[in-house]
Amino acid sequence: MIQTIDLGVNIDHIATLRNVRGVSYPDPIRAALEAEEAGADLITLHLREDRRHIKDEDLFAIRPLLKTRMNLECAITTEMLEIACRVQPQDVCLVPEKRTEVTTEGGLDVLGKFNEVKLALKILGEAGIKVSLFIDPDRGVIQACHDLGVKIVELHTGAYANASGSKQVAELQRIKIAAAFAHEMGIKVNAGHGLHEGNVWEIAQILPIRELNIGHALVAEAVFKGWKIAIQDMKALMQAARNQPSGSLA
Ligand SMILES: CC(=O)[C@@H](O)[C@H](O)COP(=O)(O)O
Ligand SMILES: NCC(=O)COP(=O)(O)O
Repeated sequence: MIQTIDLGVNIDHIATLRNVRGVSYPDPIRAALEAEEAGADLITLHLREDRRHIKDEDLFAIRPLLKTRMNLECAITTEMLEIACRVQPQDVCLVPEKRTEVTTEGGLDVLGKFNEVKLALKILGEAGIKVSLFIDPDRGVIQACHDLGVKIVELHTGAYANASGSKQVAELQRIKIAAAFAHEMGIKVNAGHGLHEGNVWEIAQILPIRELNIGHALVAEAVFKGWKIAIQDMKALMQAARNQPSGSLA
């Protein structure tokens, strides 16, 4: 049986483009709805504490219009948990945040923030929201997720995406091993960050990975071939890779 893989379209950088001019376009609502028309399986968006791209009003406007599901990425703060409970996305992905970073640099420090994560899981779980943790592909972190009863993780693919040659092969191997271990532990495995048409194939081939969240590269491709085509091409590429799984950890 052919296994499918979901594409979560991240619309953060549509909002980055809008905000850089302080105007109302490109409109993240239009981006989300057209992404769904193009085949997105979910819409991902990150409400950063500094509101550098997505803003609170975007969340509230987009949430009731989606036909698929909303995956809200946010830091573990009282403010963000409160907003998430009001917006009621289907999914929340808890991510680490540093005010000075250009983009999300690493995964959540699940061991160091064990009690904070535990409380966030409780608050969001009681609000009926599915929670994933954005983590590095690391066995110890996955074990801590399992100990916390986490049902979904998103493996940070940034180190793989930024590497080349033998370093990239090693990063890919880390992701394969982590995905297999999480799957063995009964955890659903998603992945994302820095993925584009040139590096997504090997990640989409990893069978335990069920969903990829991709944003920046789709916005970049859209400049040249249009938003819907960029999404359709990415989906087709991911599914073609999925139809030829890598099969082993070697
Ligand atoms: C957590 C994550 O990987 C995404 O939210 C992505 O990082 C979005 O863009 P920025 O990190 O550039 O805000
Ligand atoms: N969680 C990763 C994500 O949503 C998209 O990251 P990127 O493709 O914008 O790097």
